[in-house]
Amino acid sequence: MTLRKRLTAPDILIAPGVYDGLTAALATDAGFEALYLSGAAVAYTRLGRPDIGLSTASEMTDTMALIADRTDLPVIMDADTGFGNALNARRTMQSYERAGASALQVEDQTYPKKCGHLSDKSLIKKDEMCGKIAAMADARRHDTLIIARTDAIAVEGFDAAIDRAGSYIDAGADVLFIEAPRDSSELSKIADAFRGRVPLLVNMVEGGATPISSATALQDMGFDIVIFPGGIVRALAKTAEDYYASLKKAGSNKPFLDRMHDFDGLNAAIGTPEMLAMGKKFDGSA
Ligand SMILES: C[C@](O)(C(=O)O)[C@H](CC(=O)O)C(=O)O
Repeated sequence: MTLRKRLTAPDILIAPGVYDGLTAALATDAGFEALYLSGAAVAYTRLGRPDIGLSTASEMTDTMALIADRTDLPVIMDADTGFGNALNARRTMQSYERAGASALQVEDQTYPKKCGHLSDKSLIKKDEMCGKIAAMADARRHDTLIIARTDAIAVEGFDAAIDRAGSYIDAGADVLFIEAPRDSSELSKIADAFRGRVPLLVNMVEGGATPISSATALQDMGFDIVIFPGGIVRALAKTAEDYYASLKKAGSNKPFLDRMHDFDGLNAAIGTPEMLAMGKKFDGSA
């Protein structure tokens, strides 16, 4: 089922953040219907750096291609600002589509951008953003959704964010993402302003500007997609810190064994038996 079709269903689509083949495989096996390839998660894991526009479009497309080899689920892909002007955004649509994305999220921050939950963001003009959206729509060759994100709440205020979002629909956005609403009243106002016009995406960042709500509560408010972009990295980073500290202290992996997969456990999680069986099927030995 295409992502566009799935968004006509009444229940909210939950898209967990992924950033490589392993996280894509594990999220797929957990039963999700779509994945979110988070630019923040790629910056955190591949660069060990913040989400401030350091990672490149090529790093993102490389990552997308690896993920597409590992899962058949539709992937919503973070295109940041489109990596430049409208022509760059156009090219980003072409390369992300080729890599296997089902939706591109593009935002109206200046370049380089920042995580939506950091302070001191700045925006491009509304018309420039509309041009980027139109350029991306012009470049697409498949039914790839354009998710227009505005970071205006923290910069120009709530009303300006609603105004920008309306213009982004007129420019051709398929889905709206109003970043970092600050309370449940702002969440409800967003849903009320756009319900029935285009699907709405909401972002749950642990410790970010938006209060954490359950997917069901967000669905009841009127949201259609919820992403949990960086949660997996926060979970793994905490585990990794604990693991390294334990290994350093004990000089042994024994104290941590009950908190990790053993050899067979990891192989089961990544499908080693199935891959080896497949190899036998094709190596002429069967
Ligand atoms: C959605 C987001 O753009 C991302 O890169 O995943 C980030 C998430 C994060 O920084 O945790 C965002 O700007 O909200």
